[in-house]
Formats: sequence, C-alpha cells, structure tokens
Amino acid sequence: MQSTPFFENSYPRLTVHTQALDISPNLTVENLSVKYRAIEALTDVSVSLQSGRLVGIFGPNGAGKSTLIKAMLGLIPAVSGAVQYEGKALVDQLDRVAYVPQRSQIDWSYPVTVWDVVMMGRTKKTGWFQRYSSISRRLATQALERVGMMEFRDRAISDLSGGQQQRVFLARALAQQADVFCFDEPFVGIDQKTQTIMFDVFKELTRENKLVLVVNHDLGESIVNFDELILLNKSLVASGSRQKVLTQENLQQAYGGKVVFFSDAA
Ligand SMILES: Nc1ncnc2c1ncn2[C@@H]1O[C@H](COP(=O)(O)OP(=O)(O)OP(=O)(O)O)[C@@H](O)[C@H]1O
Repeated sequence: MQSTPFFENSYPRLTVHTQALDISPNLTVENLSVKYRAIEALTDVSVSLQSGRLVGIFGPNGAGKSTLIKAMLGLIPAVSGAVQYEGKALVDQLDRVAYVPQRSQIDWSYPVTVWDVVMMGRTKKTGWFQRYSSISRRLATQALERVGMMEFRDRAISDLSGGQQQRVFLARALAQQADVFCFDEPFVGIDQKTQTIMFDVFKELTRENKLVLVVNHDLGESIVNFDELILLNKSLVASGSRQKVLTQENLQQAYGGKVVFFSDAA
C-alpha cells in the first residue's frame, strides 16, 4: 500500500483499531498531522472507518474538523500521515468521493442554474468537454427529485434560500455516485425540513453501503442520527460509538468546562 503523494512520510503498515470482530476498515487515517505555517491544526490523528456508516466529526471551533476532511482529500497538504480507502491512497481515487464544502466557501452569486450545479457533479465521470450522457441527465433528475428541488431546475442558484442551496449541493453529491461522501457543516443556515431530508438521504446512502462523513458542531438532539463519532480538539479526543465518545471526560477534553448534551444522545 502506498502513502499519498502529498505526505512527506509514509506509513505503509495498516492497523485495524476499533471495529469489532474481523471486519477490516474501508477507510483509514493514519497519524495525520497538518500545519498552517506555525499553527498546528491537527496532530497525529488516526481513525478507522467502515463503509455503511454515518460518521459525525465534532469538536469546538478551530478543532481541525474542516482541516481533517480537506487533508484527507488532499485539498491541503499534510505534514505526515496516510489516508487509505480500500487499500489504496484516497487521493488517487477522488472520483469515488463527493465533497460538499462549507457554504461560506461557495460563491453563491456565480451565475449558474440549479441544473448546471448538479450536472457539474457528473464532470468527473464524463470529462469537462464531453456532452452529458442520458445517464448523467437521468442521475441529475433523480437526485433533484430526491431532495425535492426538481421544480427549481432552471432557477439561478443565487435566487434560492440557504436550505434550498444546500439541497442542490446534496443533489450534486448524489449525482456523482460516489462511495465516500464528505459534508462540511451542511446544517448551517438551513431549515428543519432540509435537515430532515439530509439525514434521510444520509441514512439511505449508508444502507447502500456508502461511507458518509459529516462535520457538525451541534451536540444537540440530531447527534442520535450518527452511527459513529470522531471528536477532535486539534488531535483525536475519541472515536467510535456515541456511547464510547460522549463521555463527560471526552467532552471536557474537547470543549472544556461542563458540557451538557442531549440526555439520550449516548
Ligand atoms: N488557511 C488557513 N490558514 C491558516 N490557518 C488556518 C487556515 N485554515 C484553518 N486554519 C486554522 O487551523 C485551525 C483549524 O481550523 P479548522 O477550520 O479546520 O477548524 P474547524 O474545527 O473546522 O473550525 P470551525 O468549527 O470554526 O469551522 C484553526 O486554528 C484555524 O484558525
């Protein structure tokens, strides 16, 4: 197995950490460290994840949640570490990944329609200069219908509400037909209806054995939707089941002070 080309050190040995029985993890992050000049954003993070799971990445502001996703996808360089999916560097298989960045990183004034945005999700499969195939058009239609946005297909993306915009980006991710889905703070600035649709879609994806990673900062009721959690505070505080991660000690280590969370969450 190889390390990703962005990393200075390679860690070819794969260790199975958390999963029960003999099930090998599909995605492994090994000793991942990221610096922004002098700022150590992430230090030595290792997690093992299984397909078919909805994984929440939690931690306080500045904990390195977005950094983790971006470094996993090779969007920013890591100082060290390796990220493998099914035994190969994840960055060499980005056509199997759908990534929706934080809404603050998207230019919502860009003059494109809803349909254009969703079809852009197909360019990795079809190439920029290929005509979109009937398969791509069918997948885009199905994705827009799934998130309840087909009737808006000719609208400019700038003319939608925050929740509608997030649903369009969810549709784009669905149209990609990826195996690994990464969403960075998808619930920011959205309505309850959109949040419900998003969790429904995430759960459907896990039933199709996809791996769904969601950066989230809300330790409220919605945390019960996640199969597993990764709790960060510049390094890994804990990962695994809600019961394992949501202990007062771990929350204290991540957030400091006394953290009260939804009582049935664990
Ligand atoms: N491009 C950058 N240049 C310099 N420092 C950065 C950059 N991006 C992030 N950082 C710093 O790295 C650390 C981790 O940031 P990151 O955005 O990953 O945290 P986060 O957990 O996603 O935070 P939030 O919940 O506020 O989005 C923070 O201290 C942040 O200020």
